[in-house]
Amino acid sequence: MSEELDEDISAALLDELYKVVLSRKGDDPAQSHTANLFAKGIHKISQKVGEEAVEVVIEAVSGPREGVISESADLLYHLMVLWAERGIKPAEVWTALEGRKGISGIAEKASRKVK
Ligand SMILES: N=c1c2ncn([C@@H]3O[C@H](COP(=O)(O)OP(=O)(O)OP(=O)(O)O)[C@@H](O)[C@H]3O)c2ncn1[C@@H]1O[C@H](COP(=O)(O)O)[C@@H](O)[C@H]1O
Repeated sequence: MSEELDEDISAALLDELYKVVLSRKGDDPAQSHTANLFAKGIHKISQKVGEEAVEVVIEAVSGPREGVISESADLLYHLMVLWAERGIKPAEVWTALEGRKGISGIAEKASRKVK
């Protein structure tokens, strides 16, 4: 698989996940983990992001490679919920990354795709 294709899939997948997360706002908390998080509010969502970040760190220093991957996926999902709760679009984060020294065309391309 080429690096180009990898980038396309990553951007599309994160965009899709964000859309699914947003679509859960106002849904029945009993039917959806995401809706349950929204119902609990920003403090609970932020707590979950913190917990998942710690779990990534724990796996990074003492767990298997697969653990780091799995906990990273949990962290990204919960971060998307946090962005959605605070009204932040992924494209705004890509733009912030794009503006940093040393980041070139890749972030710019991903940002254009998710707008
Ligand atoms: N990517 C995820 C995802 N990653 C992790 N999780 C859930 O996040 C939870 C994290 O585990 P925890 O033990 O920390 O959760 P918990 O016991 O509920 O947390 P506490 O209240 O005890 O703190 C698990 O229940 C996981 O199933 C996710 N839940 C949903 N998604 C995505 O969101 C979409 C919509 O999901 P629903 O909102 O459930 O329909 C799904 O199709 C997925 O794409």
